[in-house]
Amino acid sequence: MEIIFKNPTPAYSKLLTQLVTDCFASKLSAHDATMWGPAATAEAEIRLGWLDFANSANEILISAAELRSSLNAAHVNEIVLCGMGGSSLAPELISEWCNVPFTVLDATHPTQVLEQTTKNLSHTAVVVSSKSGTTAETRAHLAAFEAAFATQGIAAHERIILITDPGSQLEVYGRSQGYQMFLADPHVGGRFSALTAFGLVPPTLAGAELGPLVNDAEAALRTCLKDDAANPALQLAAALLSNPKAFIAAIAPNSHEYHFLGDWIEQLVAESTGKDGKGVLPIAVQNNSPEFAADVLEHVWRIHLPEKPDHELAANEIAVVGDVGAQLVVWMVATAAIGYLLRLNPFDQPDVESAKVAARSALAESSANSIAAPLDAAAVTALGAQLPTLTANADYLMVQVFGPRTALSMTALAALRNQLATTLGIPVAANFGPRYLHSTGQFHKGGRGTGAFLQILVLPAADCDIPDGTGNTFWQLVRSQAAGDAAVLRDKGCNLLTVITDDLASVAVNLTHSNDG
Ligand SMILES: O=P(O)(O)OC[C@H]1O[C@](O)(CO)[C@@H](O)[C@@H]1O
Repeated sequence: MEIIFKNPTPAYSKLLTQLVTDCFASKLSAHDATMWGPAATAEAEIRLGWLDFANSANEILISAAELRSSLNAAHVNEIVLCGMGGSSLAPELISEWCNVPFTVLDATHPTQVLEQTTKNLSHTAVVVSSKSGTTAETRAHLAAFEAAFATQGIAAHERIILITDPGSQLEVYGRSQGYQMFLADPHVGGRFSALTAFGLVPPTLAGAELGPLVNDAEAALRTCLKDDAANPALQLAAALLSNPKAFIAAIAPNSHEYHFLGDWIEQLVAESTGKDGKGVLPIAVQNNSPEFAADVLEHVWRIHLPEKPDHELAANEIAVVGDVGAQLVVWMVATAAIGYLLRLNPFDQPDVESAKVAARSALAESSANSIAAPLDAAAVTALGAQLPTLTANADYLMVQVFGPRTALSMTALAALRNQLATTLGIPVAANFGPRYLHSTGQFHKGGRGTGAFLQILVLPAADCDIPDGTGNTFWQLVRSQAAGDAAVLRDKGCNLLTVITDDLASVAVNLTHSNDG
């Protein structure tokens, strides 16, 4: 594990020295919950269990491998994971890295829900992951899969596997239904749960052998818990904060295997540090993105994630070099160190709740709302023409697509993101809703407050009920989540435009048409 950082500045050396002389790493190792200040101590006391992942990882891997054998013996070998934020981002990354087939459902768009629940489920097991056991999206997915299994004549208790914290509502419900269950360590928060049951069980069920990853993570942790200027986690935290103007980290994978590492880092760092008007916002991009090609933007770091050092770095570049197990550890320790240096609580997410409350009230009213028609090409182009004004005083633009997250739409969104970053000359974050609400959403509402927002709602061809007795549909849920987040962002004084479409690819073209010059 190595951090490569060109021309360390005096500010960097000062921060690194502070972390070493304050014994941040050994205090973290000793689970000292007082380090983030009195307001954070109670939360930190129940959030440092991730440092002890090595005590339980082997047992988790053995139980998951046993379940995998019994599923495979019953010809069940397709794994779908339902979970939001920390409950799906790490297993998605780990499965991709291990190259095992794996599907994540962290969208509530009816098109995507219908695609997953109406396909032949004869060989499918569904893992439903939620620490709290109350996350609305995940509970809606569980209800949808229960109904789908019933429709296809498959016994749900043979196919539904829960991962949750002991004592959660989901545990109680799961017991009543006879579902198979993994109980996780309740002293670990969602975004720090990569090396607990949440990160390890789903990829193992899908066929991954994670012993080597856990060993690499253990070795990295030993290095990251030393009060030493050579500690890569301390170096990473000091580097990221060494330029007080640079709060955006454009993160690019150097290999296909690390495709989802940037997405995982987005949640970890943005949700942990984006509060009290402070924070670091990671933006997962490709390394051919304008943020990496453009002239130096003084508020943007360019972060590379190679497994081995692979090129000479420029002034505002940082390479975080290591295998995936080490990457998970170094980013978690660095995030805790950033919280320490910024004097904030890295273990809470106060502003995620405000959007949830607004979404709930929008949902209560949604049955009365009519569904808006898609905008035509000219109207989309006219909205696109407003983007330079919308972003004139913003440090970044965030594009939030409330549509299905498919290979095609991910490509369309990446192209739109690149085009907007080029034409507007600012960094552009992009993600799907409600996925981003559980990732960078905290930063946008609680962080620096200097973003501008573009919401794109993709109308579904068909809606579907959430079969949980509420009478709501998935499209109502999606629209309410978009409306709730828009209301909170506007309340915070942020500029926001909403586009309604039935075709993301064409909207992407028409939006940037007027900005081409
Ligand atoms: O695992 P849960 O409780 O469903 O939560 C999912 C995600 O929602 C959040 O609580 C808030 O976004 C995240 O911290 C978490 O990873």
